[in-house]
Amino acid sequence: MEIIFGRNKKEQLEPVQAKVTGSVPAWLQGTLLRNGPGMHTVGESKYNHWFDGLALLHSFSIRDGEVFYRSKYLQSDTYIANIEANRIVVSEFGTMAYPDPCKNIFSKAFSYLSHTIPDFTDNCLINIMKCGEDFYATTETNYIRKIDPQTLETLEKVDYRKYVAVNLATSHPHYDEAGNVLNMGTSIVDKGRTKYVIFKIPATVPGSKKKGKSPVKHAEVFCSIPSRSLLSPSYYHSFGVTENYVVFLEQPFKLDILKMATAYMRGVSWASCMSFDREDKTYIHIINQRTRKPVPTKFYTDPMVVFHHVNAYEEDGCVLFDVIAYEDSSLYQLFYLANLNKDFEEKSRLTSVPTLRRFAVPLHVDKDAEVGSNLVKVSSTTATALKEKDGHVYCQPEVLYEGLELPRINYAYNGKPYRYIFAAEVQWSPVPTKILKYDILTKSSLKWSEESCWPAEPLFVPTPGAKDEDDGVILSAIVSTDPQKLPFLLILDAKSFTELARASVDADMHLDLHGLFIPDADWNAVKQTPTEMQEVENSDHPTGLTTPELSHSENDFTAGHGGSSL
Ligand SMILES: CC1=C(/C=C/C(C)=C/C=C/C(C)=C/C=O)C(C)(C)CCC1
Ligand SMILES: [Fe+2]
Repeated sequence: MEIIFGRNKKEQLEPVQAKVTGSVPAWLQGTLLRNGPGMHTVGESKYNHWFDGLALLHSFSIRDGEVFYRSKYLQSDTYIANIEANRIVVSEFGTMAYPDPCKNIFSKAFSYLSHTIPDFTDNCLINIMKCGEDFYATTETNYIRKIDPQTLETLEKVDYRKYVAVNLATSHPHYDEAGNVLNMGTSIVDKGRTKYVIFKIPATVPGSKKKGKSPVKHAEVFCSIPSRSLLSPSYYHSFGVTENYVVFLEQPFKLDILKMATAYMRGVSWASCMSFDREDKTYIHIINQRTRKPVPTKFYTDPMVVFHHVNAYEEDGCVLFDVIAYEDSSLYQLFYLANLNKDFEEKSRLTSVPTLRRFAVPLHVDKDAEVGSNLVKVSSTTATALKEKDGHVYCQPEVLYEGLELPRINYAYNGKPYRYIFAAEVQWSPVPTKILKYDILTKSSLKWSEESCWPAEPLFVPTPGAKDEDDGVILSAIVSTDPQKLPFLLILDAKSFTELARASVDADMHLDLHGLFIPDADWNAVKQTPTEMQEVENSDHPTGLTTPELSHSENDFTAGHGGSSL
């Protein structure tokens, strides 16, 4: 599988026109902007893990039925330092690297002194985040890189630590209807006070039209949750929000801070400082957005590993939340490039299939309820929450579907009751082979697949004026294991899951991770006068998401993993 995973991809700097077959809906005008690892070898040196690869941004610009593709390596400090040295000099998730080739123990110990609090990578390869008018490439460290979504140029490097005390932050922020960003990070430097920090980045700041007024500079701590263990905080990749709550899973997949502090000297990767404790529990924190405090009841469930939250909402006094869960952390193990080679099919078997689990957490625990009784009174789910002697509540999920990852929903339904999940189907191998539409109500599914095709995360874009939750299209960039077959952008009708069009691109496309769709109205909103903007708003997007004082660029785009009122 070298062709898909390990091989360095060539960037496509000049936009190339795709060959469109079928017909692209006339209303679909905008840019699909995505991110993922594209280069795993620099000079003679190779990264160990697929998540280490240098960020390759790519975009599909869709206008009047035509599609143009381009891609560009993120010009991060990491990328530049590696290319200049012609070898890997910055450490990534699965690869520890050294700026100078001198490996003797004294120089190692000396460098160690300045690396106790490690300066993490700015190789932002996971997702794209929108903050006000700005777009950022993101990873899970304290750095994000501003990018130009049209030209894919790399702009400023932003250090979250300047504004909020986090050393790590997720790549899956949430957005409210006004475009304000809600994200979570972990503060690990201060051992005595290891904590999870929820922070907010406003969509607009006073005088933001003036240069240099970046919304990130106005990031504020929303609340923080002390880590259960000061030296081993949980690792998490996303979190959930409902209209009034934040859902955070403190899972027994943990980072060992002491191991991290000595990793550089020991010559081991960050990944080796993470471990899954199958004897431990998964704690469910439900944070009230009004009081900014966690609901005091201790909710927990069995040990599990979750990367992606799908959605969450409130129903009949409960917070219901859906996640893709694993029995262990073997997913990260599988993405070592050594496992993604020729014998891939045999070697890369997941030890647990990613399953869609629905949890129900009762917001008010009746003091008089009997020990052992189920506190969930929601008829739509079989998930339970059992009251225990000590007042703790043990939650057991309803398993909805087995074998899916990279979930997306209609973003307008984030934090609200919803019905459809779009995802990549994955069974025992971590590689997606089908695109899936799962109907939570009927528990039925629709699928798209094609010989030798590997689909990327399927992104939902609503039809302007959409009435039904699934009125819209699914966009997925497809790469092929067949060298004769060009990669293409697939456009499916989200209702029927039939193919509307495909745009084949004669370029070296990579298998990516996450991204977003920027409707053309966004570009126009930046250029237009407020009156023109209002007209666009009225004509193009009567989704009920807009408020008169907000421009499109602040509230209407299709991002990942939801958002609600904060
Ligand atoms: C560099 C670095 C990290 C990078 C993590 C990455 C890059 C994770 C990617 C996860 C993905 C892509 C998951 C998909 O489901 C850590 C562990 C936060 C610790 C500190 C340094
Ligand atoms: Fe992710």
